[in-house]
Order: sequence, then structure tokens, then C-alpha cells
Amino acid sequence: MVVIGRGGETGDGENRPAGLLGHYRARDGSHGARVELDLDRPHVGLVVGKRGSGKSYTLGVLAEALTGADGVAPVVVDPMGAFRTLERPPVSARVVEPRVAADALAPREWCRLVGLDPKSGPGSLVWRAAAEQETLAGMQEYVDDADAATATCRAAANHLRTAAQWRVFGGDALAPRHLTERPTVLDCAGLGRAPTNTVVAAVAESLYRARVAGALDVLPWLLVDEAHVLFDGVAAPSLRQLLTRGRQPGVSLVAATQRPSALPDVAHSQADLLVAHRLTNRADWEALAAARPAYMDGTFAERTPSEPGEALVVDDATESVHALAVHERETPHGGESPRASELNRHGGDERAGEPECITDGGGD
Ligand SMILES: Nc1ncnc2c1ncn2[C@@H]1O[C@H](COP(=O)(O)OP(=O)(O)OP(=O)(O)O)[C@@H](O)[C@H]1O
Repeated sequence: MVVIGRGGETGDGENRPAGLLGHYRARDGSHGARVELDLDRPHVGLVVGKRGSGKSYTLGVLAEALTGADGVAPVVVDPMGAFRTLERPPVSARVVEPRVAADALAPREWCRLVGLDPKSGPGSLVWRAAAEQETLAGMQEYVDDADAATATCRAAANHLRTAAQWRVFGGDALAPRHLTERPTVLDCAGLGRAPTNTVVAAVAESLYRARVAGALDVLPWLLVDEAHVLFDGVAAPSLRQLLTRGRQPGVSLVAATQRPSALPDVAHSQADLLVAHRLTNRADWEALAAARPAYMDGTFAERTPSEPGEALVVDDATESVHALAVHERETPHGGESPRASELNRHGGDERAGEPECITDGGGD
């Protein structure tokens, strides 16, 4: 058995947590030896591949592995509702509609979020409101009562009203302890790009701060699907922080994307683990190759897997490359596209239960 991500360490490996990622692929398609992933130390991972190549499935396998290990806690950002099935045993994750405290975002991020230039009148008013107030309701009141031109107040109020309509602000429901006491899925299906970015910014920042402050006794793993849309919005600074400094306090980040070429260079240079499913785009191969070291034998174009669930894993810790079949999920995979032929006579399709909503009150 091989443990990916664990290199050059002495000591009793038996006692250190690891999770099953897959098996080596034999030439005849049969399973070879087990390949596990180190869950003892924090990691930065990328899961890449074209549409339908198995990225979400692999994130699900990783969430299941983390659930079975001591001392770690998976927090999954679910942009499409594909991970709701993790609420079933043996994971029994809590699926929540995320709520974010308004003061989890810095004043600068508030301006960016609502699309206002901080140097403009309305932008500077929103900046001051965010600096002074803890809740979105408080910010709205601050803007309404501000000693500023009517047009400035009205423009700022309109932008804050839009943010209020996203229904992601309110209370401290995403407190790090809450997030990590059980495997958690943040159900962002139906949220747009800006509110999803808001959720990821707040969660990434609060997990990081909690670990730095010594307020969390488990090591969180933030798993984000469709990551390219997050490195392009207000979540980007918090994700960059996890990439460059998250391992020190013990926060892991695994980002999945179908467009690795759209990720910033820092994501490629900081990742110590790459799980590459099938990729056919030259720009994507080049983005991976630019950051990948000489121990890669052959090119990504030559070695790209052909079937969903097959992966090329590049491990910086052991400076090795592995061709795997990713392990089968224990919970059902929820990322399947619906097929017309599988709809029932009433036109419905079977969905996982409605997500639980945890708000602690005191919201906006
Ligand atoms: N390890 C695996 N074992 C068995 N089947 C798999 C595995 N990985 C993927 N599949 C199959 O491939 C399909 C596509 O996988 P998945 O939904 O994870 O793709 P994706 O890369 O996330 O696609 P998208 O970019 O559209 O979200 C799954 O529905 C599943 O049937």
C-alpha cells in the first residue's frame, strides 16, 4: 500500500490517519494495490478534469475518507447540490443553507462584492458602514441615516438591498465550531456567483482565523468544487491565504475545477497534490505542466486518463506520479446529469431531501 502526500517521515505510519483514494490501474483494467492519501498533515490539493471526468466524484470520495479519520473535518462547498447525498450514512453530513455574518467580510471586500468603487461616494459610504457595523441590517440603517447627499445614500442603499436579497447574510451560523463538529456540506445551489463567493470568503477566513487563534481542535479540510469561479471574485483573497499560509495553522484546501488554466499560478505552485482526470484542452495541460516538476515522466497530453474515475496523481511529497482508479463512493454520487429516459411518469426525478437551514438567530 502507498500513502500519497506522506514523504520522508519516520515513525509509526499505522497510527497516522490516511484515507483510501483508489487503486493502481493494471493494464487489463483490474485493481492493483491500494493507494491512500495522507490525512495527518494539512495539504493543498487540486482536482482537475474536463466535464464528466470524475472531479465531483473524487471530492466525494475524499469527503468520505475524511469522515472516517480522526482529527480532521471536511467542509464541502457545493455549488450545484451534487454533495447533498453526503447526508446519508456512513457520512451523515449536515447539509446547510449557508449564512454569513456581514462583518466576516472586510470593508474593501464589501465594495467589491456590491460592485462599488471605494473611491466613489456610494462606495466610500458602504466602506464606512461595513467598518462601523456588524450586521447587514445595521449597515443599511447606517446608510439610511448617513449625513451624505441623497443620491449617494440612495445608490449605496440600493446596492446593499441587492446583497440582502441573496439571503446569505445573518448571524453566526457558520461559526467554525459549528462547521467542523460534523462533516458539513454548504449547499450553495441556487446561489449566484457573488453570494457563493461571499460564503467561501467568510468560511475560508473564519476557519483560518480559528486555527490561528487555537480555537479549533480539529484540522479542517475545505473542499471546493467549480473553484475557477471563486478565484475570480471576493473569495479569492481568502483562498489565496489558505493556499500560501493555510498549512501552517492546519487548514487544508482542495479545489476542483474543469479549467485549471483559469486558476492563478499560486494555486498550481502551492498545491502539493494534483489529481488529474481526463483533460483535452492544451491550455490546461500547459498550466499543469508549467508548475509540475521534472519527475513527471512524459507529458500530461500523453498520460491523461481516458475514462471517468481514472486519475493521474502527482505527489510532491514523494516526488512521484501514480495512475489510479479512484475508489467507489460509499454514499450515492449526486452529480449525475438527469436523463429524460430516467424521469418517472409524472416527470419528477428523485432528489435528496431538502437541506437543513441552521440560523442561530440574531441575523440581519
Ligand atoms: N471513481 C469513479 N467510479 C465510478 N464511476 C465514476 C467515478 N468517477 C466518476 N464516475 C462516473 O462519472 C460520472 C461523472 O463524474 P462527475 O460528476 O464526478 O464528473 P465531473 O468531472 O465533476 O463533471 P462536471 O464538471 O460536469 O461537474 C459520474 O456520474 C459517475 O457515473
